[in-house]
Formats: sequence, structure tokens, C-alpha cells
Amino acid sequence: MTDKLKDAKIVFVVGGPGSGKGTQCEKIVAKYGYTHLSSGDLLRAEVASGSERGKQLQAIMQKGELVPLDTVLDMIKEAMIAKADVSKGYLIDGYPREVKQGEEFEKKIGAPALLLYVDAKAETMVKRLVKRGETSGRADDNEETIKKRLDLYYKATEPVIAYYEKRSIVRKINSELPVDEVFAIVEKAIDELK
Ligand SMILES: Nc1ncnc2c1ncn2[C@H]1C[C@H](O)[C@@H](COP(=O)(O)OP(=O)(O)O)O1
Ligand SMILES: [Mg+2]
Repeated sequence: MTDKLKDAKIVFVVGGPGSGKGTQCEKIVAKYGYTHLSSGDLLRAEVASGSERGKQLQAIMQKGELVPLDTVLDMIKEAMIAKADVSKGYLIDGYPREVKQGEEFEKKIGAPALLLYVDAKAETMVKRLVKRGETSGRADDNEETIKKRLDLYYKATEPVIAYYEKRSIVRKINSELPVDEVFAIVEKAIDELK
């Protein structure tokens, strides 16, 4: 564990694609001064920067292969350390995707204080993603890919929730409600951390 991060408040934000993770994270950042880190965004930014590592990542991703777990974690850790002096806490959005990723995160960085489980029905998630796809420009926001992402989510990520439930750090958030009502529930969970 890194000294700079030893007292860091770490919140895992887990939920299916389109459940509303990004939406709620944005609101947490605005109210609480947390740092929002999404592994996908970090990878895309590294590629866009044109750095040596970015070029290696791009080559891997172009082949359709998975970026090594260690690389993703190193990037998350670096981004956390860079914000250590100003950040009130960290939102780790869309990670861990599987139990192994959670275990590795804890070995290399630290333990989460809370897991926000942003929960919506499959039907709701599909609807939101199809709508987001009209403007997001994200290649994976189309109906066929959405279905694959949902299947993978249920297979790989639901065990993550069960794993952290054993430690009683999971707070399930009903994300079927309007955004502000969802945030009211999120606020309670974050306030309890203080
Ligand atoms: N509680 C809510 N009610 C209605 N729409 C919501 C919502 N939360 C999010 N949305 C919308 C915003 C986006 O267009 C879409 C997906 O939200 P998102 O925050 O990008 O999800 P995620 O980051 O979990 O993939 O759904
Ligand atoms: Mg998102």
C-alpha cells in the first residue's frame, strides 16, 4: 500500500451499463469533492495522450485483446496519487468488473470503505443506453453490444457484489427513481462515511 493513499476513502461504484453510475458520480464530485476515476476513461485518455504506454495500449486494444490487469491498476493508482493532496475521496467507477480485480486492487492500493451498488432493471438499462447512444458517440451503445455487456455484467460483476456483501460495505441504490431521488439515497451512504 502506498503511504499517500493510506487514509484515502475509497468507494467502488458498481452497476450494470446504463444503470446511472456516471450520472451519480458527477453529482458526488460536485457535492463532496471526490475524484472520479473510470478505468475506461483512463485508458482512452492514455491512448489520446500519445505517450509510449498509450501506444502500447492502442496496439493491444486494436488487436481486440484485453489490457493486462496490472496496467489498468497502475494507471488507477497513479491517477489517485496525483490527486492525493486535494481529493476528499475516490470514486472507482466500473471497477472491479470481476472479483479478481477487486482482490488485486486491495493488494496494490487499499480497501474500499463503501460499495455503491447502482441497481436498475435490465429493461431500464437497455432503454437508457439506447437513448444515450443517440448522442454519446460510444461505439458500444448499440442494441446488440448492449445485450452482450449486460450478460457479462450479470455473470462477472454480480459475484463482486456478493463478495463485498460479506463485509457489509454494500449499499444498494434504487436507480429506477429520478436522478435527484437516487442522489438523495447516495448522499445518505456517503454521509455515513464521515
Ligand atoms: N435515475 C435516472 N433516471 C433516468 N435516466 C437516467 C438516470 N440515471 C442515468 N440516466 C441516464 C443518463 C444516461 O443517458 C443513461 C446512462 O447513465 P450513465 O450515468 O451514463 O450510466 P453508466 O455510467 O452506469 O453506464 O441513463
Ligand atoms: Mg459510465
